[in-house]
Amino acid sequence: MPPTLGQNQYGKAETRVVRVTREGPVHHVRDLNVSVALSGDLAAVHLAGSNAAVLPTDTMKNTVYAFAREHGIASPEAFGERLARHFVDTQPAIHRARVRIAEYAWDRVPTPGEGAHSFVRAGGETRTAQVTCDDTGVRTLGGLTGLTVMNTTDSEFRGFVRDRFTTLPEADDRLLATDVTAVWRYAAAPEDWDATHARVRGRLLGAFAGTYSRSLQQTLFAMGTAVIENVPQIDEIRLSLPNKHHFLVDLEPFGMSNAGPDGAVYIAADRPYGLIEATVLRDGAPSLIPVDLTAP
Ligand SMILES: O=c1[nH]c(=O)c2[nH]c(=O)[nH]c2[nH]1
Repeated sequence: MPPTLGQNQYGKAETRVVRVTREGPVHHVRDLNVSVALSGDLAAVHLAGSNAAVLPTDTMKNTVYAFAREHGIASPEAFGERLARHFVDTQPAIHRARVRIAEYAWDRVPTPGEGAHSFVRAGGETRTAQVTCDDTGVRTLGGLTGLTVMNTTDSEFRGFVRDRFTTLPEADDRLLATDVTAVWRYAAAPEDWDATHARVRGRLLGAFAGTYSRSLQQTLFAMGTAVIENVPQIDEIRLSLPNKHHFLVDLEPFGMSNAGPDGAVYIAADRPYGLIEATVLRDGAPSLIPVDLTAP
């Protein structure tokens, strides 16, 4: 007897969708990882090579993005219900749709002024320290990694070099997100290490949120400068900032626009990513932080 087909399902896993909703200067963010699995009358695709009942997984991904634009993401539960019902209601061969959603939570970074478009990811951050003692003395590095931040406006990237391989369009208003890794060198021990760490972190966040960005490089320098100028015990800071690219989804093929004052839907890409790294030094201070300390 030939083998028989047992339980089977198929779908698109881990569609990363970021929905930004704009209410004037106040922006709201929902950031989901959506996995769809469909099952039903799908024997023919496995046994006879017939795709007649197969909705492409690519379409499932597109549906996630289109629904995020059309209906918004009020909650993961409501969004998941809408999607699951859609696949069962519109596909005669599909009798069961399972939608799994992981939501990444973002807290607001308070900023002066009426704009509210800066966010920091809750959790995932690690504080780091490295102390070296030799016959020249003690050298202490403070740091942090995994501080994930995002601005949903006030970021552009234009006027860059174009050669025959350049396809990147100029961006007037893009989403800027990064996972901050920072290492800083204490020239003098502060009275309170914890308070100083908190101060550095606050300055990094404040500069990220408060800088109108023409590039992540420029934002990096603003962040480093804010630390050097406001924390006298620190002479040097090295920052490693992956550019966590968020691409506007092309919804034109579905007759939908993905631009407008009300917000947009983005693909959160994980790799490859730009990696912007630099050291910012107090004037005249030596550069002593090893370059590879922040490298992946
Ligand atoms: O802020 C940026 N800096 C770059 O150097 C760069 N390169 C790129 O493709 N996008 C960006 N964004």
